[in-house]
Amino acid sequence: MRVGFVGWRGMVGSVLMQRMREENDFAQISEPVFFTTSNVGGKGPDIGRDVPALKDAKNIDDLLAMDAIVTCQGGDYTSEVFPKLRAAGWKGYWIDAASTLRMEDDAIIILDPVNMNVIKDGLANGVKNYVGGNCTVSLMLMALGGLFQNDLVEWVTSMTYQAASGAGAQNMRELISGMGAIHGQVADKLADPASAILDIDRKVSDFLRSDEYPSQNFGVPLAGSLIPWIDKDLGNGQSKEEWKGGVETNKILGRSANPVPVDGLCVRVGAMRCHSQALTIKLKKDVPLDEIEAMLAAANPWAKVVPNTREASMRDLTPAAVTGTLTTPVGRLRKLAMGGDYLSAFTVGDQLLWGAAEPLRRMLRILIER
Ligand SMILES: NC(=O)C1=CN([C@@H]2O[C@H](COP(=O)(O)OP(=O)(O)OC[C@H]3O[C@@H](n4cnc5c(N)ncnc54)[C@H](OP(=O)(O)O)[C@@H]3O)[C@@H](O)[C@H]2O)C=CC1
Ligand SMILES: N[C@@H](CC(=O)OP(=O)(O)O)C(=O)O
Repeated sequence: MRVGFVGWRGMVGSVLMQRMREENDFAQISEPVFFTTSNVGGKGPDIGRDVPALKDAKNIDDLLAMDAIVTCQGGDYTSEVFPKLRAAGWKGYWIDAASTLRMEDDAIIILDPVNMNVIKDGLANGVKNYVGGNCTVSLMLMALGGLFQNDLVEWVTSMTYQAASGAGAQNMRELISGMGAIHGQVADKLADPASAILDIDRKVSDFLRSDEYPSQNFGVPLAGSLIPWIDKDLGNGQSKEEWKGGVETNKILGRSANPVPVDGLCVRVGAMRCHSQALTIKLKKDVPLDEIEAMLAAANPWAKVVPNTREASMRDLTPAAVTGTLTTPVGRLRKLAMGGDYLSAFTVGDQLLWGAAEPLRRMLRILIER
């Protein structure tokens, strides 16, 4: 199989390459071909064997020769190149991290531990476009898969705590720069145990509101603060990230005709690459908590149930604990005061792994092993 890779050196692409090396995926690909938008003729990534020089990611003739193309290059690239490629008669498989094609009728949103049936139906019906889901949606479904599998969900509301990485590499750098700059403002006072905390706080607050705070990418401070809006303003009070929660969840589950309402507020916080979500779930019936825990744990190998204790939650249910891993722990499970059919949950997941690169890697593997 001749597989073209576009966007492999970006942040999502690098995580994809790392995971493919870890899982020895390249051994299954007879002809991997690497593309670039900036360095034609340059050297491809280290995949443990020689690869041809980098080809031009905008050259339709070169792309036409691929059986499958995996792209992490972003939505602008997809919008520019994909229609031209299809117009030129290309019949290969397009596997994409960008949101551009997600809601198209001829595209499937891939999250195989949750919707392998939808993917298999798509392959059987000749669907050629497979797109990774929004990170927040994919991570929620990895954690709550057991409830959806058992058709227990009447509605879900999610309050998110999304990491800087979702906005891109520059935003991650800006978060750390902000942290460092804040510290720099008060380092001398911190070193003095006798200094007054309200003086420290005042200096930090003044700095957060000043033009010196580094906020070119986010527009406002993230370190020492938060941002209660992610992605575009849809003009109806909802952000695009919040809209995706509903439409993508139902598309992934193959139930857009009979949707489960999913809605909430999406908030950016100062985590590096793990999105967290506090969920309120209205169940269709009052199911005992131990049965719910068993369903969640059985849904897939990555949904680890964390006991609802202070110690376990603080140890296992944080971005610091989860970052860089494939587990999507789910905890803080309890019935709420509203009644036995109201469940709370909290989940954390690495948005560059299950939220971006991993579903693409696994889709390629599904294609290769067909
Ligand atoms: N960030 C995220 O959380 C998620 C992103 N996505 C999708 O993936 C797309 C790519 O995102 P992301 O990986 O964050 O984007 P990046 O900006 O990290 O990479 C995109 C491209 O930028 C080019 N580039 C320019 N300068 C550099 C540099 N210094 N280092 C690396 N690459 C560079 C590379 O193209 P070239 O080699 O051709 O020059 C690269 O493929 C997004 O647009 C989005 O559609 C999807 C889910 C989550
Ligand atoms: N919007 C997400 C990241 C992302 O890339 O989402 P999407 O793949 O839906 O554009 C975030 O900011 O956390």
